[in-house]
Amino acid sequence: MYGRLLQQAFLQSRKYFSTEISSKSRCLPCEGIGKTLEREQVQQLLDKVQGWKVSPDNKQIFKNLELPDFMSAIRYFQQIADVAEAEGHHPDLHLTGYNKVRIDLSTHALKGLTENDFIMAMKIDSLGR
Ligand SMILES: C[C@H](O)[C@H](O)[C@H]1CNC2=NC(N)=NC(=O)C2=N1
Repeated sequence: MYGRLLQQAFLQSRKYFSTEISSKSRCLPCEGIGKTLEREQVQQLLDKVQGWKVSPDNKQIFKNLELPDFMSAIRYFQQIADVAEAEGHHPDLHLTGYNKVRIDLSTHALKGLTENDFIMAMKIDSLGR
């Protein structure tokens, strides 16, 4: 009786505390994810990535970086593109002022944030810079 209740509570908590993901996790097909992350979940996951911020509407996360020069930024975009293609989950990439980069992540299929966005953020963080 109590074992079953505890198991149910654990399964429920796993649904709400998506803190198990890491840079080694794989993105799921976006269409199958179902629902976007709540503000509290986003705040928890922001602690696991470096330098990312959430938009006021809780629909995307973004990171700003300054690279040494234009070609460094282009090479960085290529690295990100390779990861995005491998994961089937793609950021918006902005390059302005020859070396200023902004990376935006959101799950387009659900018009909001999912764990895929944080998995990608962790993978991008692990590229360095
Ligand atoms: C069919 C294809 O896998 C889907 O359109 C993928 C492509 N890349 C994607 N990238 C992002 N950020 N969100 C999506 O919903 C998404 N969907």
